[in-house]
Amino acid sequence: MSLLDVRGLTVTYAGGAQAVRGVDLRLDAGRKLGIAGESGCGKSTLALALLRLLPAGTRTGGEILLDGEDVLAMKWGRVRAVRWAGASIVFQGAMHSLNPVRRVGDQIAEPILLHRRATPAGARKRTGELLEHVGLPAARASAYPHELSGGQRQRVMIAMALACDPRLIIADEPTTALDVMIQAQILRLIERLVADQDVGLIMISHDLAVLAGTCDRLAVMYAGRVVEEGPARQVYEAARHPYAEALSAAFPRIGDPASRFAPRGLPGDPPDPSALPSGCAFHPRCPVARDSCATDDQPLRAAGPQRWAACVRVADDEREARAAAGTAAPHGEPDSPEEARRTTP
Ligand SMILES: Nc1ncnc2c1ncn2[C@@H]1O[C@H](COP(=O)(O)OP(=O)(O)OP(=O)(O)O)[C@@H](O)[C@H]1O
Repeated sequence: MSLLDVRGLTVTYAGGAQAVRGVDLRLDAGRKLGIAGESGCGKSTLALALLRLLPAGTRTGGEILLDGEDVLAMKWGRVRAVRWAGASIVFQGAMHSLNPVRRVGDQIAEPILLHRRATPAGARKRTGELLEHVGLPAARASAYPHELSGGQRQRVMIAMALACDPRLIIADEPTTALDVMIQAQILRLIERLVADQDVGLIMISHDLAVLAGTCDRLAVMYAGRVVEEGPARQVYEAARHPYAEALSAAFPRIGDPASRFAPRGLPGDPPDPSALPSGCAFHPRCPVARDSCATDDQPLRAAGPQRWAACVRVADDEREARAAAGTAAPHGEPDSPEEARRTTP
């Protein structure tokens, strides 16, 4: 059983914005899944849905199985028990997430006490250990957030996320507000913690290069859907969906100095989720769109080993491969993530 198994997740905000539209994702313990996409593609909405943190009036559908238990079907008492202990979130911009008038040690101890994991004295001891674990002296527990640098505050947020030994950590743009050197340190810290503690990591970012350097797998979202998913390096270096390709070209390529000077932008913006275009939601911006893309949406299809993409070009390749090799799915791969789920124990 996977640590996290998201099946057909939909999220519609009270005003009608369809922020997440049928997302399937899987994650095993000790693995790192990156979720990429421009601002407004639904990444944060997906993260909030995983812990039922969406505003009242938001409608959700599908299943979010955390260790086999559907988060969307849980009673509130169970949801509260799962937050911090089953899964926790590290948000972007620690200054806004930490309480400015409370010492950081007290804030780290809070979930430990809330979940009755230790006595107040035990929670203080654990807080010191957690701070050291994330590379800060235990004595910093008595500091207020404004007395710490941005990188130190983000370390505090990570310590807090680890406080109740969660099985899953969701990091939403954890390094966006930090300078490049500190960003690299925090990313290495997160990687080490995931490896040491065998937790699953979902890291959300608009920066495909950061995700490719940190995660095992990468899912690219556009207009509330996953349009490509696969091994992180492959998606970053040889994307099959035109949107994933454009997103990848918008960032300097790791180890390729030439591309540092020639990142390419993608004109336009993601669509308003209350008024989505017909057919493939990317077609108005797609450089290779055809007439049929304005009317026909494409499901995720096998685009290589453990790889899926939702584009008519992949459908063409699939048709050709089927014609050449009989009726079996190309690459010997399951046709879709749902099929993979059915065939993988
Ligand atoms: N509370 C809300 N009510 C209505 N619409 C919302 C709400 N929160 C987000 N949205 C809309 O849902 C869509 C997805 O937003 P979301 O924040 O999930 O995207 P994102 O990819 O995480 O972007 P960012 O990186 O800017 O956070 C956007 O169009 C946004 O305007």
